[in-house]
Amino acid sequence: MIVNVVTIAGTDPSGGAGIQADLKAFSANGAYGMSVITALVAQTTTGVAEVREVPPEFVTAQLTTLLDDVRVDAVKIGMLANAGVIRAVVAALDRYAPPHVVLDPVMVAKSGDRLLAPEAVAVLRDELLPRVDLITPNLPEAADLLGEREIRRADDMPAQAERLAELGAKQVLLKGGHLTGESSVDLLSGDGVCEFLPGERVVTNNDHGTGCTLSAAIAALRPQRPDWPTAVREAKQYLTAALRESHRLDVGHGHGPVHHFHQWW
Ligand SMILES: Nc1ncnc2c1ncn2[C@@H]1O[C@H](COP(=O)(O)OP(=O)(O)OP(=O)(O)O)[C@@H](O)[C@H]1O
Ligand SMILES: Cc1ncc(CO)c(N)n1
Repeated sequence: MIVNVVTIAGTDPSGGAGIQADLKAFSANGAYGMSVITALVAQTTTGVAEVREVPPEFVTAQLTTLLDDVRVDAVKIGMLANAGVIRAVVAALDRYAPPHVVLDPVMVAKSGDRLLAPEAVAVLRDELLPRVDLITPNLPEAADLLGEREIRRADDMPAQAERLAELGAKQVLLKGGHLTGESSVDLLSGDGVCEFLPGERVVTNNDHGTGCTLSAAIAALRPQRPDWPTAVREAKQYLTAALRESHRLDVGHGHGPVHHFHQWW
């Protein structure tokens, strides 16, 4: 049976990040994809022009309508925009208790534009984070959640993942995409095990939506794999391949998207 996976996130008309990227990553990783939209974002490869946040009551309406009808095998949460939307998602998680919830704590776009109100960071940390199974912060997001300065060395990642786990996340995938160097290393920590996931650093300007793609691929794979480490390792391989294939795309003038491919022929 094909697994059903839902993304709760904002949009990207250029198809590189947010809902659009998530749905492509779900399909490419063997899942049936569904979506609940939290914000309409006028953005492209060059940045964000405008954001229209969906009223929290309508996020609730989308969630309850969907979850009353459809069995959901995993959830990926991305851009949440504000505290009201976060609380709508928290209420739905409490009511429906879906399995395998992945939170990408999206705060700022690659272009520097804010996608989460600064005052909502504490709500995300205190009310949502303890209710999810895996969080996937990049290094600036990890620092923001902990109220710390951003770390700059891979050696400091295990201790920081430990501090994030103390906030209530069962599994932490700390993404090292913002470190410089030959490899793009991430760290997975949970169930008392801490593992560096090495990754070849692909030289490309097409790195818009890498975080969305990774967390969506994890959510798609988790119900199809025996445990988190297996799903996360495979999702990271998928992302590296999608980055490697991105040179085949010609989309926009800024940070282009990765290529989600699933060749069936
Ligand atoms: N050039 C690259 N080559 C290989 N892997 C990369 C590269 N850039 C980022 N990654 C990987 O992509 C994933 C996302 O990392 P990053 O820290 O950039 O997340 P992010 O800032 O949340 O992404 P975004 O905001 O674009 O969605 C991580 O697994 C990271 O290691
Ligand atoms: C909707 C959305 N979510 C996440 C990101 C982060 O890349 C983005 N640019 N847009």
